Amino acid sequence: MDLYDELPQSELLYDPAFTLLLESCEQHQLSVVDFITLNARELSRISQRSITDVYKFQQLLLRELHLQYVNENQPHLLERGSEPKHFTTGDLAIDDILGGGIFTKNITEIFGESSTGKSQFLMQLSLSVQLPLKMGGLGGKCVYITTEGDLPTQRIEGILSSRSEFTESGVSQDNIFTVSCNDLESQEHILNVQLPVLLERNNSAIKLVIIDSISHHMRVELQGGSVKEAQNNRSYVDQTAERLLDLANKFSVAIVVANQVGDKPLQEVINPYQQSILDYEYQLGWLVGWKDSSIMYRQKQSELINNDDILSDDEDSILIESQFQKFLESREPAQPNQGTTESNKPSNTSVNSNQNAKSRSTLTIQKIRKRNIDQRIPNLGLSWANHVSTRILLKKTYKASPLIQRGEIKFYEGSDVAKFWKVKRILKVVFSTFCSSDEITFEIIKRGIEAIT
Ligand SMILES: Nc1ncnc2c1ncn2[C@@H]1O[C@H](COP(=O)(O)OP(=O)(O)OP(=O)(O)O)[C@@H](O)[C@H]1O
Repeated sequence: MDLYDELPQSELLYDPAFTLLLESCEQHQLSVVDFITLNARELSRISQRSITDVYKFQQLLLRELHLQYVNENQPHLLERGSEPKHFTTGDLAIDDILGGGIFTKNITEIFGESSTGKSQFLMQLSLSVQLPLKMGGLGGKCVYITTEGDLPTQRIEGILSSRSEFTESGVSQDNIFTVSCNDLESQEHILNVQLPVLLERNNSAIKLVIIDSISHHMRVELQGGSVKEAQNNRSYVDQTAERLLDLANKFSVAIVVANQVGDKPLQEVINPYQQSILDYEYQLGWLVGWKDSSIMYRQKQSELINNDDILSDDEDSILIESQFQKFLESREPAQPNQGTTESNKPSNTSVNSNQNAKSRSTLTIQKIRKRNIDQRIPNLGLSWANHVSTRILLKKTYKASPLIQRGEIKFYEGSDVAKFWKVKRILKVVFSTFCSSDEITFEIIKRGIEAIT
């Protein structure tokens, strides 16, 4: 029977009194529409179940349909005192740039490439929400839905045990409900059926719902296809977001999701003057947190004489390049065009050093010449983004290592160019209802995510 498709939250699905009737309906291909259009006698004849059972089921079903499609669609006044509340991320500087922290009754999205710290951030939130009100938490429990394997409880334990403010306030993994879904169908069932029931049963104790990640199954199962399919997919994403927002409002919970990224390859702009600033393509860069230089490059590339200059916002590349050139010059033989003779041949150490230097030169120059153009965008597109109130980008870039900054390249003996670079992690608020766009650098340590101020 198609009861689950039509009314996924129906209590009749799980009522043992109707298990046999539902099985008969399935067997005799009776649908919800049949229960609306046929009378109980006819239904009883087709399903071969007692008329009393059929009549009872039919009345309950009609009442549920009425509630869903008639009553719930009536306009209603907002309840008083229903403003969103916020809780700490566990780091005051990050709270500050988020306008106070993470907000209930809203969807917050954290997106970024692999290994940028999305899961680490989410795990930290699953603990910080439990802190008491006076410490910036909501004293609430958390539901953690994973789509890529089980919850990494050891990593959560690592954060928990290294923060005394957590352990001394009774923050515990016991307050985290966790469930993992392996495909889109189980994700749907969890979001549409299990989650609302869990929120209802826990009577306001749950304050945070995490989904890591919302796009993992969707991007695989909702890919491409015809225009019609693409339209259906957009509408599916829209409905999913709408339902999550309803839950966030109804149960006063914060919904925080991770979203993965896909590619938006660079397309040549033939005539930048024909672009309207209202075009989605034109505005995309701001919606997805690209650097200003990338946005300008993408929009105006045909106009620029030396295209790459605009992307040279990477001063550290220039610093490394100049230091490396000086280093190479200091090592070059006096007459590089002449063949090396036995008499002027440098010592073995120097030869190796020169060879290393040359191999380093090639590697480094490749790296430095690479001007970065942002081309990653979060999955799920505009219909999803319209429901998100705070979008946070986590990204990993590189800056000159202390070796370069201290001008000590001459002491470096190896040939690994990675030693010239140091990871720099950035948390960027791309847009938010609660604060203006801003960014901050952070590090991932055992305690979790901490801003570098
Ligand atoms: N205890 C720790 N100390 C330092 N760094 C850590 C620690 N635990 C994890 N990391 C770092 O965190 C990063 C992984 O973060 P995380 O798993 O949150 O990424 P992600 O954005 O969720 O990636 P994916 O999309 O692949 O799941 C790795 O670079 C790892 O080195």
